[in-house]
Amino acid sequence: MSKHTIVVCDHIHEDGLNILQNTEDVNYVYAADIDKTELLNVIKDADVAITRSSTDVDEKFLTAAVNLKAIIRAGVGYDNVDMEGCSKRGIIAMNVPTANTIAAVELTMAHMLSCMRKFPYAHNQLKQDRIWKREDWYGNELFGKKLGVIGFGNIGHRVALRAKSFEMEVVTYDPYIPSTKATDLGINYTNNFQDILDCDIITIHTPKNQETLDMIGEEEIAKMKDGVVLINCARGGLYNEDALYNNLKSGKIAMGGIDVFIKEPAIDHPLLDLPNVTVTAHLGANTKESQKQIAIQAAENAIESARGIAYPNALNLPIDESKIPSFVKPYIELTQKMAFLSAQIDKSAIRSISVCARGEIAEYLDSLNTFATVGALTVSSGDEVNYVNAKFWAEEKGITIDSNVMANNTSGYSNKVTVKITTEKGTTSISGTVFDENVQRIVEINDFVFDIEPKGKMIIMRNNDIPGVIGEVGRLLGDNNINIADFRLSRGKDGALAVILVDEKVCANTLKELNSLEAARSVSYAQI
Ligand SMILES: NC(=O)c1ccc[n+]([C@@H]2O[C@H](COP(=O)([O-])OP(=O)(O)OC[C@H]3O[C@@H](n4cnc5c(N)ncnc54)[C@H](O)[C@@H]3O)[C@@H](O)[C@H]2O)c1
Ligand SMILES: O=C(O)[C@H](O)COP(=O)(O)O
Repeated sequence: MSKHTIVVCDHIHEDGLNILQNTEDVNYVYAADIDKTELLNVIKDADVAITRSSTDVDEKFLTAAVNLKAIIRAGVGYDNVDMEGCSKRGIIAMNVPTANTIAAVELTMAHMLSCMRKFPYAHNQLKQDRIWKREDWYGNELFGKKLGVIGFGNIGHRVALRAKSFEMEVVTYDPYIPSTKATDLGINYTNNFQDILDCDIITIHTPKNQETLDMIGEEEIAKMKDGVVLINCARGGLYNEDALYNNLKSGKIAMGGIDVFIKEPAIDHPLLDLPNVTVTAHLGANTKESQKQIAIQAAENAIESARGIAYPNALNLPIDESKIPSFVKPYIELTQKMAFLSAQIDKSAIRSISVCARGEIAEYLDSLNTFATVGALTVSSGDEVNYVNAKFWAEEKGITIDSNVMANNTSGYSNKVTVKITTEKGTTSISGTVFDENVQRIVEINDFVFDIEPKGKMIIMRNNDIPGVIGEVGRLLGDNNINIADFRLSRGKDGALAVILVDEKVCANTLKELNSLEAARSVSYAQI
């Protein structure tokens, strides 16, 4: 039995490790305790890798991971995964998006309470210094304070709900949700960022990306109340770290509750020297409950993706399969086959791939286009091309890709897809449709009408429409021990096109002989 190698790059709960260890077709490698430079050596054998925030999936990692097909980020944030790098290589990246939500929510509440009551400092005074000085520790209450929640997703909305149970007034800013998602829960919604800056406490729960990096900097802090409290249990850098440090030092920000840093581990970070910061070492997801769930899901998803069965929570697929209705799937398959066939007819460097569709199917042109690109590129690049990297490969090869809705339809088919591929040798256009839900048919090749199942070995011969062609072709193939399974001929104004289905692969010499027949204009062999 061939085994799939799954490399675990960071610490995950033992329940996940046990699943990997007890799966017969998995060769499981535990690499969480090795140096990240040594990991580059281990990762070269991985079919699938499981990582957390301690492993950067960057250019170095991806260059080393020559066999990698999928990567599971055992957590939510994937800002340390080079998504474009994965896509270019056809690696499917997935995360485990909800298993640590509660853990992160509760740590946020802990930081909030900790900041208000200066909990760690009061704790240290008694425990470490053995001083009983109650007058040093007059804190503040959450009750009645205004909380601003930036990002109202899985974590943000639950933080807001918990804050409400502390009888806080809560307002959220998240331009990517309908306002009713908040207002239905009794949370105020704003699209004016100043409403957030006016709050007593601000907490952020967005992903880290170009838009959210440094979302709160000197300018925003200057607009806040004196004595504001800032919480960050999402990602280092969402609050500009220099601005955060300067304003905590000056007292403009009364307290900061910080779980995450731009550079981790953050053992020498200047924020650690300040007396008004409560810190944790990126522990947002660190509850036993959450880690157990994440590890189990990560292990199961790793196995499924290694087997090529499913890619749960995939982040870089150009197509969301769950949104594709079942009637579209055979068209997608057919489009890939037609492109594969087209690219074999005028086999040479591809210049352009164009998809044109009519009927309801035209709504799915983007998906059809992706699969046409896969089909066309597979001729020269084999299995290395998949629907994750096809677009990048085409770009790299300078291939133009376009798609459009068919303006008029004289064919009578309610749904029809045409794939046109131009190579250095010429242009081939193939059209197809689907009958009875899943009966795929090629109905045109270069304007010649056909009814062919897109399957098997075939000779495509463009010829002059003169007597005796079928006989001559039959004799020649017979002489070469090639059995004809079916012979389809379509006649047009300028000659004819024959599609000859054969049982055996046709070699270059036989094609040459066919090409030298008097009636032959061009002959190619293809296989679907
Ligand atoms: N400290 C930890 O250990 C820990 C644990 C879990 C998650 N996280 C971090 O928390 C982040 C949020 O997690 P989640 O599960 O709530 O994710 P989520 O995707 O459910 O929610 C993110 C929300 O942010 C919103 N958003 C995006 N851009 C925004 C912008 N410019 N302004 C305002 N809102 C914006 C989105 O619309 C979404 O509603 C993750 O991306 C991750 O980085 C940290
Ligand atoms: O994005 C996340 O899920 C959290 O930051 C947790 O990261 P971790 O898996 O490294 O704890």
